[in-house]
Order: sequence, then C-alpha cells, then structure tokens
Amino acid sequence: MCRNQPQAQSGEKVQGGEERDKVPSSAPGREGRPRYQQLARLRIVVLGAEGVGKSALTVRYLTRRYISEYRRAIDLLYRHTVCLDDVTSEVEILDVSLRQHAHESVSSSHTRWGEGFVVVYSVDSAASFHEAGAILDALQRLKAPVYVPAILLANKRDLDPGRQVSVEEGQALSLQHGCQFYEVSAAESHVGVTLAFQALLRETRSLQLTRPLPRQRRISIVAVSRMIGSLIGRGPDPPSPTLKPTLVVQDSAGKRTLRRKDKKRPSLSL
Ligand SMILES: Nc1nc2c(ncn2[C@@H]2O[C@H](COP(=O)(O)OP(=O)(O)OP(=O)(O)O)[C@@H](O)[C@H]2O)c(=O)[nH]1
Repeated sequence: MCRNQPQAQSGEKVQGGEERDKVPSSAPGREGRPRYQQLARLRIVVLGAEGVGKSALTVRYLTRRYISEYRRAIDLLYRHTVCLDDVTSEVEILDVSLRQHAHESVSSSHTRWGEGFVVVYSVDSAASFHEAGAILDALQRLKAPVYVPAILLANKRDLDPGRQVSVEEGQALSLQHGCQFYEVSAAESHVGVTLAFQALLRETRSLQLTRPLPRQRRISIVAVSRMIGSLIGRGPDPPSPTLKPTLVVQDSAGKRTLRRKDKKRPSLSL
C-alpha cells in the first residue's frame, strides 16, 4: 500500500534523448523493469497569468510547503512519483511562466505535451480571471476535438478583502468549460491544493486508460522526444520561446537542483 501523498523521486537519473528512443518495447526500462511494468506517466501543465501563484501552488502540492518567493520568468519541470488510490504514477508538472496576455502564449507545444491542465487565477485580480477564461478557450481550441482534462484553480483566497472575483463567477466559468473548480490559498493550507491536483491526476489517468495502450505509448514517446528535441535545439523545429523548462531534480542526499535545458545539457528521459 502506498501513501496518498506525492513523493520526491530521489537520485533520479536523467538521460539524453537519443538513447531513450532506442529502447525497444520489450527491453527493460530505465527502472530495470519490462516496459509493460513501468509506471504510468502523467504530464500536467500549470498555466495562468503572471504572479497568480503557479509556482507557489505547484510547490505546495509537491512538498506541502509554502515558499513565498520564486525565480521568475523561467519554466520549471518537476518530476515526482505519486501514489494515489494505491496506483503509482510518474508525474511531470510543467510550471509555465507566461508573461502578459498569457493565453496568447499558450501554444500547441504545451497542449501536445500536456495531458492535464491546471488553469490558475487569483481572486484579487479580475484581469487574471479573464486570462484564465481565455486560456481555457485556447486549450479547447488547440486540443479539439479531443477532450481536455483541466481544473480551474482560484488562488489567494486569503486575500478576501481585496477580492475582485466571486466564487460564483469562478463556478460559472468552470461550468462553461466543463471542468472542476477549486478555490484555494497556497499561502494558507496545502489541503485544498492537494485535493485539486489529485482530482486532476485522477481524471487524467482515467482518460489515459480509455485509450489503447500501445498506440498511446508510441504517440507519447514521439511527442515528448520531439518536444525535447525542440527544447534543446536539436530537432527540426525551432526552439519554442515558452517551452524551455528548468528541470528540478532531487539527488539521493535530498538536495534540489535546477537545470536549464540547453544544448550542452540534454536532460529529460522517458
Ligand atoms: N496572499 C497570497 N499570496 C500568494 C499566494 N500564492 C502565491 N502568492 C504570492 O504571489 C506572488 C507570485 O507567486 P508565484 O508563485 O511566483 O506566481 P507565478 O504565477 O508562478 O508567477 P510567474 O511565474 O512570475 O508568472 C508571490 O509573492 C507569492 O508569495 C496565496 O495563496 N496568497
């Protein structure tokens, strides 16, 4: 039985792209297990206007801790092993740093890579609420006709005196887009944040299971390796300005390091 909490994967080995693509489907995977025994992988993208608390929420979910200041203007990719409902999955969370007019920066690279989406706004910012609506529109447009598992996350509930967006408005927007809605405060508690992420992981996982496995695996390998190729400038596509995540890796001593993905350091494994 596994604990119902996300766990940092320590001592994670990060490999280059070419090696990864060569692994035949019957060969042992990087954990030394046959492919069919490897963990399900869920890829989550966190989107929202600038400063709404995307990093605070992501770190709150992953570590239960609240850290009030983060490096800005970089995308971060977190990889963790999560046990939920006694099912262990490898979860990758891309915390995207979008600038003004965030919805215009949501690209098909994000939607091709991501399987589940957290769309965040801040209750003290009507502008961020409108951005969230535009992001949900953009996701649906880019993913159409495929259904998009997403949650709408209203953050900074603790700032109620300065509230510009009511709970009812948040609910109405989520109903309009057919997604779940949570109002939370990354600053106050990890509970709501954890429930929200877990709901999305469940939905994303359920959707994965409805797809035929071999085909889905092939598609995800191609999609990720293409994305990684463009991230590190090796692929035929030009590098996307919005998809250059820094990988957060936790070593066996528990020390966390940030690695920027650039030409010299190809670093994401399948
Ligand atoms: N009061 C309050 N402040 C919060 C909360 N969550 C985040 N913040 C603050 O909001 C600011 C922005 O938080 P970030 O997590 O960096 O926001 P972000 O969306 O990742 O920012 P960018 O990556 O620059 O777009 C920081 O000063 C946080 O401390 C919250 O729940 N309540």
